[in-house]
Amino acid sequence: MFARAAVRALNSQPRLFSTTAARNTKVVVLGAGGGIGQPLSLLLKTDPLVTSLNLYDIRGAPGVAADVSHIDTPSEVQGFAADKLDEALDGVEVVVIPAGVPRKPGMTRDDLFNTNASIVRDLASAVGRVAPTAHILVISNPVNSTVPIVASTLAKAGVYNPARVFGVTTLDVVRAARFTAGLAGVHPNDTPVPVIGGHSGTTIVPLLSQSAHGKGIKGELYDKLIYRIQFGGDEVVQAKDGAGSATLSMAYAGATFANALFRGLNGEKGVVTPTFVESPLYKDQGIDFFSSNVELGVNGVEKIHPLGPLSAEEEKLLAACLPELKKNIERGRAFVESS
Ligand SMILES: NC(=O)C1=CN([C@@H]2O[C@H](COP(=O)(O)OP(=O)(O)OC[C@H]3O[C@@H](n4cnc5c(N)ncnc54)[C@H](O)[C@@H]3O)[C@@H](O)[C@H]2O)C=CC1
Ligand SMILES: O=C([O-])CC(=O)C(=O)O
Repeated sequence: MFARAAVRALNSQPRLFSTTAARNTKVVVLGAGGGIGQPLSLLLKTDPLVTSLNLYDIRGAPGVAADVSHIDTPSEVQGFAADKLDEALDGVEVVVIPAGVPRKPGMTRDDLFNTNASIVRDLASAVGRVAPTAHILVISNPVNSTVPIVASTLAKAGVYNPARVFGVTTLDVVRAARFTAGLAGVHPNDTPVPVIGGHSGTTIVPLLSQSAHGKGIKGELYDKLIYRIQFGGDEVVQAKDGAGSATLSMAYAGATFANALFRGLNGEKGVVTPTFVESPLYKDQGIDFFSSNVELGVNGVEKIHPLGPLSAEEEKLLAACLPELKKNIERGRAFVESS
């Protein structure tokens, strides 16, 4: 069904579904009935590295599970109703969280905080209790705050391991490759662009200078491309006109990141992709979470790569990113502290 690319080297564009060997992975999707949850569950059902797929939502998951379970791949699918969260989490190794409300036109991701913070905190608390060693992939927005919420919630429960909590920023990487390829007239596979920082507006920092086809894009074209990558989410929110935000491209991005993690857990070497994790890169400025190229391995985060050389424009983008990111992280932390 999907092109299976060879093992990817550093800085190459991650693809659905690169794999080298079979492995048993038990996965749960929390929020599986939603706009992202449904197509993401479909894609995970077709991932050869997933053997068991649990689908949970406060509404609709058993129906989605019955539907997806008919797909003729080997994995076993089970649906769980609202009161069956602990059962859904039992024995899972990877937890993917797209639960929460999406934006409407005129809203920022930060405007989702009041609703999504408690949803994510409560789900993280259940993961900490039932599946404390699971890897957690956070999709729910605002990612810049929900990842610190998950980390602080697990820390409060005494089970936080920074190597196992990931904010999924892959959609920024997917957009950067797609938009750059369009401008350069080449295949997106040949235009990987590292995207660092966070996942909202100006906290999204694409490093076009590190992309073979991106580095030649200058002037007004450069400014427009950066804006489009940073505000790609708004483009979809406006086009959907009140019906939500990116779901299908996000499901693709979520499944792509999940597959990269499964491959790392499987012992594959050289699986490197940007993700928002606890990071030493800007800790000296009080910024504990940051997205950058991360090598994924048997323990989750294996190595956080240095950023590499930045252009003068990228230094400016980063300077605009850091204070906003710091504020978003602090908001997430403070929420758990006061809970
Ligand atoms: N990280 C990223 O790049 C992206 C993140 N998102 C975010 O993903 C989230 C979900 O978006 P959509 O799927 O479009 O929204 P949606 O409203 O279609 O689906 C959300 C689902 O979460 C469920 N849910 C709510 N509370 C829950 C709980 N306590 N436990 C389990 N399930 C619960 C709902 O019943 C619903 O089925 C939003 O916060 C959105 O902003 C969206 C696109 C990209
Ligand atoms: O824009 C939104 O609200 C959803 C999202 O995170 C994205 O599409 O990147």
